[in-house]
Amino acid sequence: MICVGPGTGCAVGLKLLPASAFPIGKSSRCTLLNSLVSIKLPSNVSLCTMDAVESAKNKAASMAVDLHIKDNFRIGIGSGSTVVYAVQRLAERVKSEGLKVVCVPTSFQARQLIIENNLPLTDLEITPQLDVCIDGADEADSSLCLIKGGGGCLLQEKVVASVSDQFVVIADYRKKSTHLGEQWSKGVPVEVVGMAYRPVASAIERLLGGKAVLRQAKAKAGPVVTDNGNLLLDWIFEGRHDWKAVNSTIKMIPGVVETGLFVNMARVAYFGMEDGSVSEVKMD
Ligand SMILES: O=C[C@H](O)[C@H](O)[C@H](O)COP(=O)(O)O
Repeated sequence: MICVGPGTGCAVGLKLLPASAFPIGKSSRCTLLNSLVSIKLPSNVSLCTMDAVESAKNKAASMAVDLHIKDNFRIGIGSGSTVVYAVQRLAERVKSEGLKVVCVPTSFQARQLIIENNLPLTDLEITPQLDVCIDGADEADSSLCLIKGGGGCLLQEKVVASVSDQFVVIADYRKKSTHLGEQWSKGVPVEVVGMAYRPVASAIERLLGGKAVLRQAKAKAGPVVTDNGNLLLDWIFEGRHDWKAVNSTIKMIPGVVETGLFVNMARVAYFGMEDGSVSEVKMD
């Protein structure tokens, strides 16, 4: 997959089309692709492949696991596509170094990842306090205030992060912002009980402006249902906000279970960058 974009790499100039859109042979398609990618781009436009994004995720995740996981650690395992690389690296270290660890999942997906990688699975009933939690983010601002829940997993993620001595964020360069909303345009996820979604949406819009939209499923008719049996609103906001205050305001609305705003929780983040480096951001 190829995308062309201004700096951070969202598709703006090329529309992605299936191979069937080009009724020519595979080698001719490759020639066409090569001629497309050899077009000289203006200096403010970069060409990236999804491989670059995946490599950035992998580097950030591996560095976090190498720097923050020690023998006998109790580990919270976050959710999403970046965490996959962290779990793979953790499994490698467990095998090669004989580390003894236990893992608490933050979602159905995380639980499966732990099991598939033969890591010891536990839960907060057995292990209520953790040494570290490693998780992805949809966007992080310069003070490591996060938007999470783009994949619908915010509630268990916040609980697990809250009982961890260290909360370590891993992400690729597209998630690193100065202010929330710079790169992430899908809003702040809010988990709500089903019967309350309309009054909660109205209250958010009245109190904070913007638009709160019920998240619809892609491969199922109707809304996304979370791992906890709830629904999700995405609050599309405008402008800058005091995120601590916004989080409190939304949480006070009856029917809200949790928000995807993680304020003052992460102390360190690793961002895999476009140039292959990893940027470490630490809060004092
Ligand atoms: O609901 C999903 C979680 O909050 C993820 O951690 C977040 O969406 C980041 O996921 P990814 O690593 O796939 O960008």
